[in-house]
Amino acid sequence: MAASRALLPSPQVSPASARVRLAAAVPSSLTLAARGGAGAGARLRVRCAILSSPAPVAPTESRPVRRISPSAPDGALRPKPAVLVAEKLSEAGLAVLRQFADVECAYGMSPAELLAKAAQFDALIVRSGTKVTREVLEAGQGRLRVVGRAGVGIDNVDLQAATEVGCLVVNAPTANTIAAAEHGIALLASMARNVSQADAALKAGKWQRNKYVGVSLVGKTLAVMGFGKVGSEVARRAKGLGMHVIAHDPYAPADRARALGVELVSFDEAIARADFISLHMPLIPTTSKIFNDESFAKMKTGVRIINVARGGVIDEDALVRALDSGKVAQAALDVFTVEPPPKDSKLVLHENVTVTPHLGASTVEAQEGVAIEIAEAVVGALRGELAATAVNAPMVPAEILSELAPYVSLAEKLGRLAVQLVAGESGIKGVKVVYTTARGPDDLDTRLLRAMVTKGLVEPVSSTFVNLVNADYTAKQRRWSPSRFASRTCSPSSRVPSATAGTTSSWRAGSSTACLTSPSWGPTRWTSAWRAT
Ligand SMILES: NC(=O)C1=CN([C@@H]2O[C@H](COP(=O)(O)OP(=O)(O)OC[C@H]3O[C@@H](n4cnc5c(N)ncnc54)[C@H](O)[C@@H]3O)[C@@H](O)[C@H]2O)C=CC1
Ligand SMILES: O=C(O)C(=O)COP(=O)(O)O
Repeated sequence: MAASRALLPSPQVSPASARVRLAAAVPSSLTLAARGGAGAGARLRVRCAILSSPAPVAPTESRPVRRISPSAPDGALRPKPAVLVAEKLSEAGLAVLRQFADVECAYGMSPAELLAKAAQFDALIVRSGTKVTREVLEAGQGRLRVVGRAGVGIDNVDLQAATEVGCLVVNAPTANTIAAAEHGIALLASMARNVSQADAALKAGKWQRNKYVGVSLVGKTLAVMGFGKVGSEVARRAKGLGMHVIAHDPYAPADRARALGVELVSFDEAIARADFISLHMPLIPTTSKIFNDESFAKMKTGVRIINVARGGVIDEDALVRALDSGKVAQAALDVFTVEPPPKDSKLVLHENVTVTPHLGASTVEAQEGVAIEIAEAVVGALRGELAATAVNAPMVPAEILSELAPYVSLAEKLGRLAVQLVAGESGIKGVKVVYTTARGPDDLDTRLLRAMVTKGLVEPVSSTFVNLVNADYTAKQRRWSPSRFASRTCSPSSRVPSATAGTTSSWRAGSSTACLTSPSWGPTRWTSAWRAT
């Protein structure tokens, strides 16, 4: 829809061509009117009052123009976007991509090869085996607009760098949940019954029935660490095996746990009570090596650990020590700190450890689902739509989006106008946007409009490409404190909302006022002010 097209990493527009062409002698007041699309009947007026003499603004740099939309409004033919698929993706997903883009599958590239290709593609699709580093993202800047992670974990993508360069990161968070949960259960059961060790021994000609006596699952306590999508499915299946399931997750809703008959407990309680511990949290700074000497010491002697999350949540040296001492009786690992792990890894070679080569998501069904999920997300993002699985951009509910749609381009224009009124970006010392609506504070998401104001302010006078992904970052870089972006609500019955901003003497140099009226919001007004030196 129109609103989203303007927000996401969309085809780049040259600052010069997009610049609001105002004469040096700007009228002291200007009114624009528009009729909203989605908000049928919505009326919109912009009044711009100039409080000081503006200097004309010239763009400082120009950026390459690349239009990629095959359905450009002028009907002109555009080259198709180019998508680089760096790891094996199911045919079903490739077919979705090929309908919209030129697709190159280059599996098994070296980091240097990926770096060399980054600037030749509009989108890059990876799984867990490709590191999308800052170097790659910066090399792709100006062209690479979307990174698609065909799976859940995005720890192999430098999200901060992606955000800084305005590259959207999307993932496929749901299609492999069941596969990962089933693999967790497979590892749990095969570890408890020594399946892989006994299999290897028998194939080596050894019939060792006494050596491979296992332990039962029924009645045992399983601690699920990370009660998200995979963790909940593991819990559900473990209950079916007659296990008592407890879970630790600082952010999990208690009602979800209650519904599954799972007790939510603290980290220390979970690891102290468990006979089996199954890991399902993301690898983030707070979970890195969270299973270490100290935490192993708090566990029951003889505990068994399953990891289908990320190798990095375990201090692997500490795990080897815990296995050697017998504190941990067995471990079953699908993931490793370094993948593939070194051939002489003590952990992999340990006789009490069962390993698989990161197979959690590797079922035919999951791979097909993931491929379609990521292909649709990437195509949508390339079309400029808001991605439901965006990792580094706000996800805006459809209802809010349709209400805001008519005002999105106004917000950008307001920014473009204002930057001219205050002598270009160097004249801006702060930005204040006050947005007033009858919606309640929790029901008011102004990030879209905020992003578009920032886009309008920055793009005409710099080479920076601004979109929903990097708008807040861009504002912070320019020391426009986010606290200056304020939003307020007014009573639904109020015909003339009272909130205004930028009228004090310190905010005197330039100001613009937009009055918005939306049928569902009642009168809505937002005021922006830009302070000049
Ligand atoms: N081995 C494989 O092939 C696969 C691995 N995974 C991995 O499994 C993990 C979980 O995936 P999903 O369940 O889909 O993600 P999710 O986001 O639905 O669940 C993760 C849960 O971890 C919780 N969490 C965050 N910090 C925590 C902490 N300090 N302690 C405990 N819990 C914490 C979150 O609140 C969330 O509920 C991810 O790391 C993902 O990459 C997922 C699919 C396949
Ligand atoms: O989805 C995840 O987080 C996974 O770990 C799956 O990884 P993969 O896509 O199989 O490399």
